[in-house]
Amino acid sequence: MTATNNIANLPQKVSVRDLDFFYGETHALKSVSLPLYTNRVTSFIGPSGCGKSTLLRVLNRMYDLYPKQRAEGEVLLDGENILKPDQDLNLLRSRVGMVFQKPTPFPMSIYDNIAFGIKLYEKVSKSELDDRVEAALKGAAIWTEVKDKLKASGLSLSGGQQQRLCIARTVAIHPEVILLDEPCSALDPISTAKIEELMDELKENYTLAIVTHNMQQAARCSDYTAFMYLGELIEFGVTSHVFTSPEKKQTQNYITGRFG
Ligand SMILES: Nc1ncnc2c1ncn2[C@@H]1O[C@H](COP(=O)(O)OP(=O)(O)OP(=O)(O)O)[C@@H](O)[C@H]1O
Repeated sequence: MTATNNIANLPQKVSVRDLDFFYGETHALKSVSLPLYTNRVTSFIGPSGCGKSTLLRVLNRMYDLYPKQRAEGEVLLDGENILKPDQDLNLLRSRVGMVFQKPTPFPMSIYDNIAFGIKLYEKVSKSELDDRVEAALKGAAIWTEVKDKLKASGLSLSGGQQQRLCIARTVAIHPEVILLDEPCSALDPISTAKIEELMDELKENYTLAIVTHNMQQAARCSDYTAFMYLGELIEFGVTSHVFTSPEKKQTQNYITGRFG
């Protein structure tokens, strides 16, 4: 792996070290090491099947639900290895939130979509809950659109609004890291622009990682970019540098559309 230029000496919220991942016999991640810098956006790019989503799923141990899947190596969150067998998974998932490709609101009211997660993790009074719901919806830049219809179903919103509702749901439980797996792939350009603006705001308070197939999106909204190929991390660096002067031929071929 090449670490492209100007890697700042920033604090690392997450440090992935020599990570291997297996789906049964399939070796999907091969000795991957990289940081997620605190309060920065890191994008993961690479051709289909290179392991981007797998890497994200390791960061909050989503794979734990499946007995044949296993990770080896270390993923340090604030210096502590979250792959250790006695890791509290509920606690981990409250610290590392995830937003999926397809908006997945719960079939309940807009208010309850947000309140549900908060109540799962904390005991709060009704007025505090109201405040938290409002703050989360504001944080995900959807408050003005939904404030007069909080009792309406989350499913009644447009796709772009649903995705921001899902981001609000994640933000509501005050995570530290937010993982976004192709969050805009089902959205129109206007909703996509809103999510990208939102990411820029969110990074003031959170550390973000985004998987995207959209090169312009990676270039626009991330500070660091990781290029993966066939389960390996090929190049990691400052986004502007990776896109203008990649160190590796494979990276250059990919970002110029010669493969993938
Ligand atoms: N549930 C699974 N069981 C077995 N193999 C899997 C499973 N999920 C993914 N894989 C394999 O792991 C590798 C990495 O897949 P992954 O979904 O992480 O790639 P990706 O880069 O996110 O792809 P895409 O861009 O198409 O979403 C691929 O070879 C894939 O076939």
